Amino acid sequence: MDPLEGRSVLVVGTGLVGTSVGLALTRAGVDVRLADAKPEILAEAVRLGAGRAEPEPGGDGAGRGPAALAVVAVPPEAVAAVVGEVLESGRAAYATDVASVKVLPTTQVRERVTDPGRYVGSHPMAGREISGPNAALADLFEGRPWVICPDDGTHQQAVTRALAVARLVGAVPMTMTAAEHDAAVALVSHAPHVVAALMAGRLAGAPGHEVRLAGPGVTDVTRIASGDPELWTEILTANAAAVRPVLEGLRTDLDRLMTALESPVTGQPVLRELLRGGNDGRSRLPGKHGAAHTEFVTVIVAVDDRPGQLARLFADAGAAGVNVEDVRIEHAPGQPLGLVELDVRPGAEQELAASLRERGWTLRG
Ligand SMILES: NC(=O)C1=CN([C@@H]2O[C@H](COP(=O)(O)OP(=O)(O)OC[C@H]3O[C@@H](n4cnc5c(N)ncnc54)[C@H](O)[C@@H]3O)[C@@H](O)[C@H]2O)C=CC1
Ligand SMILES: O=C(O)C(=O)Cc1ccc(O)cc1
Repeated sequence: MDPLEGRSVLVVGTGLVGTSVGLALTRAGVDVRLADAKPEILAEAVRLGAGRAEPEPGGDGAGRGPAALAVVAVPPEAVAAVVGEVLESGRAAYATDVASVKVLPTTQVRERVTDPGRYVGSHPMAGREISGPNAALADLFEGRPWVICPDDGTHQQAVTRALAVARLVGAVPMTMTAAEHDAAVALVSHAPHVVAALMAGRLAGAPGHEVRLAGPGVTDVTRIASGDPELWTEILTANAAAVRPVLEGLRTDLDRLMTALESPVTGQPVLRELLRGGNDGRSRLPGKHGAAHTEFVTVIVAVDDRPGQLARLFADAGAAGVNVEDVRIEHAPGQPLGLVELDVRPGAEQELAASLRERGWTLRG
């Protein structure tokens, strides 16, 4: 049975997340109506194929009747007003949102909406550090968790429809309370964002000759610092109560580390302990598609800086019959070549290396 009953999904807010939802639902055969406060942003999402602009009320009648579900993909502080409007006006029968915090919108919807049970909060655990419809990807949610946060008053239909949307876009739905969600994302998303931003901020005023030496390590650590400061100010403000204890713990560790650095003799065991803690924490992170973490083996290939080389390398790796699990591309400093790191499952590396050598590639490492 189709939980959406063959009806439309309305996406309000056609930025990065909303347009990605629209693209994925459209690809899955769902009729998607789109709306955004900015007409030019809406037009761009339509042009990209994320759905059709929501017909004006009293228009030609195409798509008449409430959408099965509204997916509200606007900044956190705007969620409750938009959810209230789409439900009260009859634009949608039920509503969910995708905001990165859940206690704030859930509380505000309860205060403002006549029947708050028609709303269920949710959050796809996938995103990018760039915003707007042009950053959207149809497969953004593929294999990623999509948290759904019902409470005692939530109508089952709201949950069923939100679950259906999560599954249709390829995500892995999971249920928890809004408070549990906010505590979890404080640890795995919001505090990491602060750490990335503060570290990247250290680079802002640094002399050019220092920043020029930066490699993939600092780039990895600071990637998410490129996120939209307006959105992240809203996220951190809304989730301050859950983010603060994580940062308190970090401050304690940083203080211990600073003290250890003052004394080379007594300091080393503390440094070692803190660095080992980093190894332990990192090994708990899920691997690709949220699966159990797998250690991959890396095959490093030198690639000339010429058009078509990467395409040829990927074709040759494919011809070797080895599945490439992940890939990174780095430029070798001062040389007209790049280093392409191909991650494969342990045991597959010899086969891949031999096959690539046979096809004329130079391997490193
Ligand atoms: N950026 C990310 O990686 C992720 C963001 N989220 C959440 O998704 C939501 C949207 O974030 P993004 O797509 O990144 O932002 P975005 O800035 O790319 O898109 C937001 C869109 O909402 C529109 N909008 C704002 N107020 C509106 C209103 N009252 N009515 C209609 N449209 C309105 C804006 O014009 C804009 O096009 C946020 O709540 C965010 O917390 C969730 C997962 C990942
Ligand atoms: O880029 C990443 O790794 C992210 O973690 C992006 C992200 C940003 C905000 C969210 O609410 C969820 C995911």
